[in-house]
Amino acid sequence: MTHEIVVIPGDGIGQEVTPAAVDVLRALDLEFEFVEADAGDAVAEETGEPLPQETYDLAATADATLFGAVGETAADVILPLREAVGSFVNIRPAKAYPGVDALRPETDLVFLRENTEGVYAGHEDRLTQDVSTLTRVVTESASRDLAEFACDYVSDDYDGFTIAHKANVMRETDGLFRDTVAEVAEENGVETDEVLMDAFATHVCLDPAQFEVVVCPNLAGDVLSDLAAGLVGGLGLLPSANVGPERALFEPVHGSAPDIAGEGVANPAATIISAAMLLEYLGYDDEAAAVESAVEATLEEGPRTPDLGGDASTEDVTQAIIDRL
Ligand SMILES: NC(=O)C1=CN([C@@H]2O[C@H](COP(=O)(O)OP(=O)(O)OC[C@H]3O[C@@H](n4cnc5c(N)ncnc54)[C@H](O)[C@@H]3O)[C@@H](O)[C@H]2O)C=CC1
Ligand SMILES: CC(C)CC(=O)C(=O)O
Repeated sequence: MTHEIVVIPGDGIGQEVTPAAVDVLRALDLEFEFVEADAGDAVAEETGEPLPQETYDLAATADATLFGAVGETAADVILPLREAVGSFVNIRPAKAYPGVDALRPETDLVFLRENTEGVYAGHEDRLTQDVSTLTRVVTESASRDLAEFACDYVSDDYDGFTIAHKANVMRETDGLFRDTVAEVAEENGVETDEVLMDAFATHVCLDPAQFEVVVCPNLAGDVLSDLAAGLVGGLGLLPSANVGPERALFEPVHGSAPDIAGEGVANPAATIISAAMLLEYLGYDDEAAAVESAVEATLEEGPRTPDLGGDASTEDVTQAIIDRL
């Protein structure tokens, strides 16, 4: 059966790391049909529209989508695309790799981030010259969907999960989130503990090994996973999967990195590991494991891009991964 994979490279280093991941997928010789689609700052400049309807429709109907990164139009592109695939959870693994200089080499955790609401679904208003406001949205149903996914996610390999929240201040919104997630876990016989997200930021820096799976609201998941990227060696290493009931979109956690775009030195690892998550999602478990271990071997033995202290190009690293497959 042929799978249609929509590929959206986007802007900046998205144009460099996305083709690298597609080259790795092509090297596996699976029955994939790649359909490239536009989105981002460059398209917006040309057409006035950062996310063409055609791109949205392709993502909404494809078996899976691989997304690179966009620039200033990120909120106008990636949020609707997550909605197009019906994604209610953003899975963000953050782990250190042998051979990579990491602040906390013992880090190996996974964020399960709520992916539809919080401040991302909020409405901002400028009420007066002095006052602006933001309405934050939390629903029992979205918290329940995330919690049910989390219970399923931990069922084989983990004892339970940690709920990170700030319900001591946001009593209604994060209170509803925390209570709903804890209730669903209890219904499913899954153990949980909880931590205030500000305290989590300290604990994860001092002792990341105490955390395995962390379930959190949308913005907290975004910020805390970037923090975890800092513990393991940088944003070039963090992949993610936006999963919905019927389809999914895979993307590195990083953005378009204008400071290095065009130099051909972006680390492709985050996007290639995202592609491995795509393979696993489509049921190609052996191929996913092969890609992951080729990435791991390359991170350990080189070549490495400058963000990891090396001097190799994106292309060199990608070719080394393909050679190891
Ligand atoms: N999902 C998306 O498309 C996202 C887009 N953005 C957009 O990206 C643009 C730049 O945002 P920043 O805050 O600078 O975040 P960024 O993630 O693009 O870059 C932060 C830092 O990490 C480095 N970095 C990121 N990915 C790397 C890689 N693969 N290899 C080596 N180094 C890497 C960059 O060089 C930079 O120093 C903004 O316009 C922002 O809106 C930001 C986050 C997510
Ligand atoms: C700019 C944002 C919409 C992208 C981002 O950082 C995220 O939510 O993952």
